[in-house]
Amino acid sequence: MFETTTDAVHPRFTKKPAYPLSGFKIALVQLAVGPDKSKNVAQAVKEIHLAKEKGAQLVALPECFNSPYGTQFFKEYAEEVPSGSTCHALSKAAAEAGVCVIGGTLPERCGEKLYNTCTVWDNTGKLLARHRKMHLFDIDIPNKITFKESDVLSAGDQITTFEYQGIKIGLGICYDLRFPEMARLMADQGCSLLVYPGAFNMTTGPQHWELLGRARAVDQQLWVALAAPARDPAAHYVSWGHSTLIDPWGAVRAHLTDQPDTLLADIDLSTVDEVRSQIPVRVQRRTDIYDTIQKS
Ligand SMILES: NC(=O)CCC(=O)C(=O)O
Repeated sequence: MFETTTDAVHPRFTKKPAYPLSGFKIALVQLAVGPDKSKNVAQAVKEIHLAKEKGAQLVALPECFNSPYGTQFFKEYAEEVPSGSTCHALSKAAAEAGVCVIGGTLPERCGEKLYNTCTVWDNTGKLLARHRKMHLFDIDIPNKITFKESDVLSAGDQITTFEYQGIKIGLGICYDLRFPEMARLMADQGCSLLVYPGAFNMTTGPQHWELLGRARAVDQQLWVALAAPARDPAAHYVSWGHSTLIDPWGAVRAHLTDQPDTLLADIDLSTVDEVRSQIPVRVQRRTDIYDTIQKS
């Protein structure tokens, strides 16, 4: 991977690290989600504390962690952000545990509209970011799965990145993972990690979940974390599970199966600069011929 050199110290290793933290421990909580909202939230709070006890500095929950995933459930489970009870519990858990929480997603009510929304809380319980799913999950695979989030949800219209302890992190929600332009724009904003709470299903999950995560990691040369709910074969929508952490080489560093569990792993931020300097595609783009631009 490195060119051989006779120098005692390769010039690359003399560079100052680009981040205040050279690394940190992430936890991806693969929750078992059921119809009892308060039980779902209480379980999430418990797992946030456990993850912190095991050394996590950043804890991510899955898509739709307080409600079953399905268009028939969103209205009933929806809450305002940040005044709703789920946000209150996440903020309190983040502050009490002293850890940054990427709060999966919850159905958000805003006036007449509903969104699929991710909230992020810093280690004092302050709301750091809110991402509304930009690409709604509308697909139709005959005899396999038909789903139409747009029947009840509105799409967000903002690319969302935030900074925590000097580390720039980008957010996407599940189906957002299929859109490389969005990941590219987040990488352009300086992200070294993209976190996608998601709930792929038993048709697309085995084929595309890891593949898309690895594709985004290799394309943008950054870390990608995918946090899913555990599988419940009796649920109306069956989650594929398999929460996964992928490094900037596109290698799967850790993954879960379909059972309730927490993935704990170290993220080494120096790998981002290392891969980007070794395979410098970011500066080799033919922007005289093509480009990816953010319109609003
Ligand atoms: N909740 C989702 O957006 C599911 C996305 C999915 O399963 C896919 O294949 O894409």
